[in-house]
Amino acid sequence: MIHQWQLSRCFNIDDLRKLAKKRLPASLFGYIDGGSDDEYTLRANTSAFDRYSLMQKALVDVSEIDLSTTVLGKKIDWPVLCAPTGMSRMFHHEGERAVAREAAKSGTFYSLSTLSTTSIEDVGRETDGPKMFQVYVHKDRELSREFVQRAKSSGFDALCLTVDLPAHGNRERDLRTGMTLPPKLTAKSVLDVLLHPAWVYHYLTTDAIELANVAHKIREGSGEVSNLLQYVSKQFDPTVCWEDAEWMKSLWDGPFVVKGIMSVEDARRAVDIGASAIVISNHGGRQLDSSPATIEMLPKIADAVGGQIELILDSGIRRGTHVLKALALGADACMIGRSYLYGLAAGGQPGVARAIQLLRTEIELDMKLMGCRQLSDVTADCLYFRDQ
Ligand SMILES: Cc1cc2nc3c(=O)[nH]c(=O)nc-3n(C[C@H](O)[C@H](O)[C@H](O)COP(=O)(O)O)c2cc1C
Ligand SMILES: CC(C)CC(=O)C(=O)O
Repeated sequence: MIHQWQLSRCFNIDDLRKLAKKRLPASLFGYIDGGSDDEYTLRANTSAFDRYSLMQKALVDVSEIDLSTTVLGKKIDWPVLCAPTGMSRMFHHEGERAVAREAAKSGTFYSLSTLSTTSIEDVGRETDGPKMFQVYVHKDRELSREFVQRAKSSGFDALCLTVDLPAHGNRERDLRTGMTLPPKLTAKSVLDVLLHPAWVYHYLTTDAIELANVAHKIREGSGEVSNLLQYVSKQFDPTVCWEDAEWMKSLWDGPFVVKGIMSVEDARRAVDIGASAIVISNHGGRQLDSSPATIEMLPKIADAVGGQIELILDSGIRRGTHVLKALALGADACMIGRSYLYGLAAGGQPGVARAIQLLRTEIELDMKLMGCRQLSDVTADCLYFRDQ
């Protein structure tokens, strides 16, 4: 009851972020919220949207607004997908299931991370909505092949290869808080956790939280995990290159997505290997700091490969206007990561529902105010570029 009331007092994603900050131990909030190095790219991702203004067209009948579009062969009800994010059950005990259910309810894609805390099979059973599995290639290639097979058998519609994590970004907030799975016990972290009794209660009374898709390897001892950073450096394969992307695509019959593209050259290579879509992404500013904001790279990439491959943009989206600016610059759809994670941490499934509702309502209202009835009306003419 109190949660519902608090969620109803959240009027935008930033309000959900503030509530999430209260609900979570600092190390977990910092893991969601933080970026790499000086967090320049983290900030730039959102602030770069301010360089574009939206134009309003007067006297258009906007009594009916259609937000639907088709992405990866599926009709979706609004142009925003839920991005893959690791370890969701650490932020709320219902984790991936809660997000997958709400994505399906809102008529969009859910993406499950390799490093999820709910298994591929459980998410497959949980939702009939459109879903994509995201792969990180492990040194153990049989494991990667196994992931693809499991995603196929569990009814996933698309496969997404993330290519911007050849090494773990330097996330100093996590180094300072000692963010680990399971949490590291220090006097500070114990105090932090104790100040969040509701989180502790759920943590202790639900099933063990583990990296569900690789847990069997960890139990066998071949996937040793002491903390995430070490896991990534020991298990992920830094030799992965375009030939491996082709190999990965050859294992999958359906739509194949390359996530983490930030240049025209790489976008062209994704077209060459026959990918269905790219996600223009800098991993939400969590990897290479000083990478440009994704919205800055979109026009060049759209000019070069728009129409040959679907363009999905993520990183920094917190407002409906951000989505509309991306669509006007040539994106086919957007993805959100933190926006729904703040909702999840703030209030579980109802919190995710609130995040989705807020963004979707903003997009619809903004389209009315712009005089756009459908997404195809959102074109470059809707933009005014301010060179600051
Ligand atoms: C807590 C967290 C965990 C993430 N885990 C993954 C992951 O496992 N795989 C992946 O491809 N991207 C991962 N990402 C990146 C997101 O998919 C997405 O690119 C990013 O969140 C977009 O930026 P935004 O959070 O500003 O929307 C993660 C992001 C966050 C915030
Ligand atoms: C364990 C990480 C590699 C998951 C991830 O992609 C992230 O935290 O951004």
